[in-house]
Formats: sequence, C-alpha cells, structure tokens
Amino acid sequence: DVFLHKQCWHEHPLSAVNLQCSREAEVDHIQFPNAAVSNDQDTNVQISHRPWSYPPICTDVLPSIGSSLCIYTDTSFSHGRGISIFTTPELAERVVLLPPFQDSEALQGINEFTGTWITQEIPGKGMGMLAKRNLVFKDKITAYTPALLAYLETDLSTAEREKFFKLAVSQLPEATRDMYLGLATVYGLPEVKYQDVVKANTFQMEIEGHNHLAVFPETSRLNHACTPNAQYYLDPTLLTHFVHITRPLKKGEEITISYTSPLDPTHTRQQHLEQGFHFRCTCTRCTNHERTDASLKHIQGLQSVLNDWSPSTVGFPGPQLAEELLDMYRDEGLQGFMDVPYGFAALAYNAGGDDETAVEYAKRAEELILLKDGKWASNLAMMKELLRDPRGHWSFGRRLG
Ligand SMILES: C[S@@+](CC[C@H](N)C(=O)[O-])C[C@H]1O[C@@H](n2cnc3c(N)ncnc32)[C@H](O)[C@@H]1O
Repeated sequence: DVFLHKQCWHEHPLSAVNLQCSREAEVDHIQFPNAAVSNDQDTNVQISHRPWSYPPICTDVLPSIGSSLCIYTDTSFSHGRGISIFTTPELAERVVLLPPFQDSEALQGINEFTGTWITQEIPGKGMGMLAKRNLVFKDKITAYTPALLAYLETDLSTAEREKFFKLAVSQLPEATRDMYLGLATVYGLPEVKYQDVVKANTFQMEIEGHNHLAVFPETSRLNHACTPNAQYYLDPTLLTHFVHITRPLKKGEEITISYTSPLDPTHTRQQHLEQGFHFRCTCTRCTNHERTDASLKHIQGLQSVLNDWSPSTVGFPGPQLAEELLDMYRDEGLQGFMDVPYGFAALAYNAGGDDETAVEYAKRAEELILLKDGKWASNLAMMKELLRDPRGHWSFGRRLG
C-alpha cells in the first residue's frame, strides 16, 4: 500500500507536548559525512571541533535514555542566528559533524528571507503568513534551521524540562531568543512558557534514530488549513525545515500547511487540532463534514481498487479510475497531496500499456514527493524506477487482456 498517506502525528505522553511531526520518509535517513576527526583524550570520543559557546549544563542520567541530556548552544551558528541543542553528549558530537557546522557554504539560501511572505494578524487565528506576491507551484516560502532542538524524552518532570528549555533559549543570541519568546502558546501559562511555545510550534526531527523537537521561529507563523496550499519537509542533514507552494495563490492570500493529515476523517482531524493546538477548525471541509467524509471514503475505495494487482484486474479501467481519483483530490483542495493519485495514475496508465502518459504522471508524482517528503521518500525511488525504464517496469502491460 505504498501510496497511502502516512500518519504523521505523535503525542508526547507526559508533558502534553504534541508533535507536528515529520513523516517517516523524512526521518531515519540522517547521514553523517566522513569528516576528518581527531581523538579527544579527555573524553575518549571523536571530536572535529567544539562550536559550543557555553560549557554544557546537563541533567542527571535519564533512565530511559541511559544518558544525561546537555544544553549545547552555538551562538555563531549560521552567521549569528544561533542554535541551542538539548541532547545527549554522544549525539552532540555527531551533530557537530553535520554540514551546517562543518561547511560554511552548507546553509546557502537557508535562514534567508525569500521575499514571498509577510506576517499579519488573522481574525480568529492569531498571527498568520500571507503571500507577499502571487505565488506558483514550487515557490520556496521558507527554509530555516531551528532555534531549539530538544531530545524527546519522558523522564524529566515538566518543571525540570522547563528549567532546561529556558536555559537553552536564554543562551541564544538576542534576536533569535526574542523570536522564540514571541511565538504563540497553547496554555498561556508563564510557568511553562518555554514548553508551551514548543507545544504550539514544534515539528519533529530525527537525529540518528532519536526524535527531537524542533522550533523554527519564522516558519511557526504558518497556520493550519485542511486544504493547505503549501507543503513542508525536514532535511535532517541540513537541520532545515523547507516549505514550498503546492497550489497557486494570489498576493494577500494566506499561506497554510496542514497540522494533521487532511485525508483523515473530519472527527479525527478536529480531535488532533483541538487536543494539540486548542482551536476548532471552521474551514469548509470541516463544516461540510458529511460531504467531506463521504469523499474521503470514496478516495480510499478508489485507492484500494487501484492498488489491487491480482490477475482478476486484467482488462480493468485503471486509467479512468485514476483520473476520477485525481479529480477527487482536486475537488477536496488536496493538491499538495496529489503525489499519491499521480503515482496511482502512472502505474494505471503503464499497466494499460500507455507508457507516455505514465511518464507524465510519474514526473508530477516525483515533483510533489520532493516538496512533501524530501529526497529520501520510498515513493520517490518507486517513481524513479518507473521513469528509468517504463516498459521494463513490473507494471507495464500488466492489466492488458
Ligand atoms: C504554529 S502556531 C501558528 C501561528 C500562530 N497563529 C501565531 O500567532 O503565531 C499554531 C497556533 O495558531 C493557531 N491556529 C493555527 N491555525 C489555525 C486555524 N486554522 N484556525 C484557528 N487558529 C489557528 C492556534 O492557536 C494554534 O495553536
């Protein structure tokens, strides 16, 4: 079932921190370059350099991790933007080997204003991000590194975690610290302010298989829509969160992402938004929930039919059903998730022996996967395989009688 949307939501069991997470495809692919390293005699670990501006302050050893967590702040990171990382000493040594710490060119075009957006108060939503000019498919909106990156643990008490988050943020350069402190909160309780900002604004970034919470201050102004016009992915090697446009929009229109899977039934979407972010979504998809949920059921039905490759589907009108699926995604305002129906269309056309149309759809699927899941996505490898040799692909002519 390779094309079906991946669940992208986790809940933090203890501190009521909800994660607007990266998708499976974006994580567990972190790769560390083979940087030249020297042996540090004192700690007996491999260290290339220590960029940390402050001596790390650490917790006790946390039982579930088997390590302490320490605050590593680099105030000169990315031309003085700074970054604070609350993680294990072992992971900190690995993070330092990543390109943003090693190569002055690695963050070119990142942490720079793209000129595509402005922020403004939006009635009923707090601040939001609006298009500064007309925008089209693939326009880059934001590309930023986090101000705070914190290991996702459940050992610390809320009060202890707050102390460490506060210290991590207070060590950042003033401009970055002020941006963090100006972000939206969910509870509005001063005693848990630093975690409250995390709750309202976090994404999940995986570092060597370990989940970390990441707060990207500029990107945080993007509000939610169940018909989003932008998509995001995280690049763990660049420690960067990217947002691109997936549907054209006019100057002044609000740029939105989805905080929850827009392919989930309305009740599930609303539950996530209410529990995670304490707001009730009043978009037309949520308001017309009966129509929306019927469409979603129909989408699921079409997808499972198209995903049936048993011999009984020979002679089956795959392309026609794939076109119907594409129309349904468009009607639902889910252009940013159309890599799925494009992928089905590519396979359906190829199965009917029309490799030219199959290639067209595979290219569109590929473009969207890159905006939505990044270059690590397994669906991308599948589309590339089809594009390399459509006629040699397993799907070619598969449903011809
Ligand atoms: C990541 S922040 C988005 C930016 C935020 N509006 C601000 O003022 O900084 C998430 C918070 O924005 C608000 N929000 C986001 N999308 C919304 C929507 N569609 N309707 C109402 N409030 C929304 C909620 O309060 C949510 O907890």
